[in-house]
Amino acid sequence: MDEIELISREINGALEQYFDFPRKGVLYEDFLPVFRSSRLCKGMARAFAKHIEQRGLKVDYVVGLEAKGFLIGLAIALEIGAGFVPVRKQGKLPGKLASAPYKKEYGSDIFEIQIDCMPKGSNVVVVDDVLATGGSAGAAGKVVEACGVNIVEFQFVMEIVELGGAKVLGSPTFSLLKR
Ligand SMILES: O=P(O)(O)OC[C@H]1O[C@H](OP(=O)(O)OP(=O)(O)O)[C@H](O)[C@@H]1O
Ligand SMILES: Nc1ncnc2[nH]cnc12
Repeated sequence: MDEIELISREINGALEQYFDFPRKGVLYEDFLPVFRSSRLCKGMARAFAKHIEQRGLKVDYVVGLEAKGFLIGLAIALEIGAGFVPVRKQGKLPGKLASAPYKKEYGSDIFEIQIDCMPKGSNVVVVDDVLATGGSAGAAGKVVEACGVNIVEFQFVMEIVELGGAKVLGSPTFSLLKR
């Protein structure tokens, strides 16, 4: 078993499931136990770095989605020596912004980014904990592209395959785990 598969299995074992949270009918995957383990966090960042190396991706910036995507994205950015850029929920960022509304598995919101935060033509990966319907990542993709940069890949710790998110995204996707 390779390093990526090994850490994926360990992360899978650490996630905790909650039925009917935050809405009836949702099986919620709680990632917080992963963040409580420095070994799992380091292993997770190394697994993404290894994947990036294996695919030969050149990455100038890691874009992380609020909130858990900040934690995962910054860990990856530190591991690969790239910068980190946040996509935030509406009303948190100052300056000139790009915005996009979205619906996710259990709610809706608006994502924003500081539009001049990366040099045009930069290569970025967009990172989050979960890909479910793809609503969140799709909106993040729109605001990131409004910055004039290239999304080389969307990257997730877990993909909930039956919700079809990978089909709505316009760039390749990679997930450490599939449910
Ligand atoms: O593919 P989708 O259906 O759009 O769902 C995926 C999104 O749902 C969660 O967002 P949430 O706002 O709950 O995350 P947070 O707790 O990290 O803020 C998760 O972190 C993803 O961003
Ligand atoms: N089922 C789920 N568990 C955790 N995060 C999610 N984001 C969207 N759907 C989710």
